[in-house]
Amino acid sequence: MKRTVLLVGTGLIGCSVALAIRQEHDVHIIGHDVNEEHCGLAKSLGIIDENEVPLEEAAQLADFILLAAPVQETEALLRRFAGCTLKEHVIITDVGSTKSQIMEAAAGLAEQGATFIGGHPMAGSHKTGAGSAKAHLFENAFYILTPAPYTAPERVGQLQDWLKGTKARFLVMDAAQHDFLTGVVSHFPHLIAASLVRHMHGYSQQHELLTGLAAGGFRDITRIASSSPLMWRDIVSHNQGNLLELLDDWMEEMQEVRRLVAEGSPDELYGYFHGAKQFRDSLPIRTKGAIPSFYDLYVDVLDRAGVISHITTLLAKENISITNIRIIEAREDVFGVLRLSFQTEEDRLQAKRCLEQHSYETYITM
Ligand SMILES: NC(=O)C1=CN([C@@H]2O[C@H](COP(=O)(O)OP(=O)(O)OC[C@H]3O[C@@H](n4cnc5c(N)ncnc54)[C@H](O)[C@@H]3O)[C@@H](O)[C@H]2O)C=CC1
Ligand SMILES: O=C(O)C(=O)Cc1ccc(O)cc1
Repeated sequence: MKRTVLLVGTGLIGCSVALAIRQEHDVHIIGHDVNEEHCGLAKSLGIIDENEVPLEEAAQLADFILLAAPVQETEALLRRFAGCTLKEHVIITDVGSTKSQIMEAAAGLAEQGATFIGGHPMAGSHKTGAGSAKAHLFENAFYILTPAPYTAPERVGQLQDWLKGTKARFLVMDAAQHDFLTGVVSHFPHLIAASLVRHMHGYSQQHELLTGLAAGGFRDITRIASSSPLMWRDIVSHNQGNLLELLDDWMEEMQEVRRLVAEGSPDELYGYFHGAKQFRDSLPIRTKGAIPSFYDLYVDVLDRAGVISHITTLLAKENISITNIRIIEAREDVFGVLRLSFQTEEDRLQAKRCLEQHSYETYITM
């Protein structure tokens, strides 16, 4: 029997999750967005089925509610839902990048017997909107769930069942731990990326060549600074405490960097970079998460259209059969990532050698 899903916030993340839900469940999806054009686009793309049901009415009809607006808006929406009569078995979740304040805002819902479980799919893009949504956006990515301490484990299981089409890897933790960990790996780096861009911008006023010169590595390390300022404004204000501590640590780190530059020995400088390289190289590369995909090989590709036939021809010449081929959502501006799957480890290694001989950069995930 068709079940009803309410999607609030028909942007990149909400629509991607909605597409993944549709892959596994027979659902009628009602979309709602403060911006009618956004909702209209999601409808015309077939991501949602309806976009004109008033919010409170849709909430009452829903078996599953997914909140996918910026985090401050999600807080307000949760308070609004606390006044609605909801189905007894409904599960409400969100996709926000922060969790503590959202869990607090959901307390009112719990008081009326509804189940809210915080959610955060840990993958995305600097793009926004339904037009960039993809059912496989979260494949192999971590998807953090933050149930309240009193939420029954079966309800968490039901939520995972709703979200199984994402093919994400679920992790359950409390909201405070979530906000600390994502503060370190996501929110704080965003502050640094934005400040690096602004730093360079300042110099570019006097040195017009700078912007052209910044086209390579600088673009790579600052890619995330192109994400939605509104989304990040809200994330930073929600995770202020952790970010202030991280900034204090960072200032100390920069003092040490300054000392190294001013008076560090060559060995000390080498050690600084070497330590960073060793740790960075040990991180899983180019995976969205950590689920091993058997015999997959990732290849950086510059020109997606022409390059695929080149790669398949090279492998065919060596009699290496590919069982699956897929372009993964590019996480950089310039490169795409091609995922090739093989039947055996030998095939994968042979393909890796072959492609590297032809100057392709390849990666095997951890
Ligand atoms: N963009 C990313 O890479 C990731 C974002 N997130 C989280 O996902 C959420 C949504 O972000 P995106 O989909 O990237 O943004 P988006 O800009 O593509 O979509 C957000 C949508 O929410 C709508 N909206 C704003 N206020 C609303 C309200 N009060 N009621 C209904 N709709 C409202 C907007 O009009 C827009 O269509 C944010 O909370 C963000 O923290 C989580 C993981 C990754
Ligand atoms: O674009 C990227 O690399 C991201 O890291 C996107 C992203 C943004 C916000 C999140 O809460 C999670 C992921």
